[in-house]
Amino acid sequence: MKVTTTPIEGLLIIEPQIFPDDRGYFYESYNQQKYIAAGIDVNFVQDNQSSSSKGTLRGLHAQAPPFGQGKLVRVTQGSVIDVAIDVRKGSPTYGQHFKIELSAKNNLQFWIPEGFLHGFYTLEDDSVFAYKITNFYDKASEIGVKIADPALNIDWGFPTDNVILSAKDELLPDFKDFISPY
Ligand SMILES: Cc1cn([C@H]2C[C@H](O)[C@@H](COP(=O)(O)OP(=O)(O)O[C@H]3O[C@H](C)C(=O)[C@H](O)[C@H]3O)O2)c(=O)[nH]c1=O
Repeated sequence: MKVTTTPIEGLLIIEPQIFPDDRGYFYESYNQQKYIAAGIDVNFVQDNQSSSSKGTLRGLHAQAPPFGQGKLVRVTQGSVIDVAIDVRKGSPTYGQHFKIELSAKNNLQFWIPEGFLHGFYTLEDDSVFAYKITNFYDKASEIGVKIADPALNIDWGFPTDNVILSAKDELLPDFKDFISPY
């Protein structure tokens, strides 16, 4: 497997080793020993999965400490543009983001440590998003920011005025009003 750093410290891109054969393919989607060696030395306690139609925006979300979550995310069907925003107080890249296309075709995984807001936009119908997290869901600890906030300078590559958003995400604050707990 190949692990690549990003311009934002802590964010990692993992490209698993694929074993194709005349039946199809095989790859290890997680291996504790290999991921610890790659610097992802965490204890995953929960796996999540969501499916979304094309043009859906989920996020930008996080959980406040002590329920902060590291996330190892991937797409098992379809494709998404995935975004992580650094909200670690004192970080030289505070407020900056990194975006990456994750798809069932590229098999890429994206490691997002605690201290980041996370969200994604789906490029195809029935895009399935599967991820491992390092802390249990705690509804009371949920925090977030309006994913299409222009102040985040995220070039989504599409107009953000006609996307599918949950009622909860519609009500998220702008980034200027966000106070990071990290
Ligand atoms: C996250 C979560 C949700 N739920 C329940 C709560 C709601 O009844 C329902 C949908 O939850 P929500 O609308 O928060 O789902 P997403 O908008 O996909 O939220 C996720 O979206 C972004 C991309 C993230 O990074 C987070 O993992 C997470 O916040 O599932 C659970 O039961 N357990 C959970 O861990």
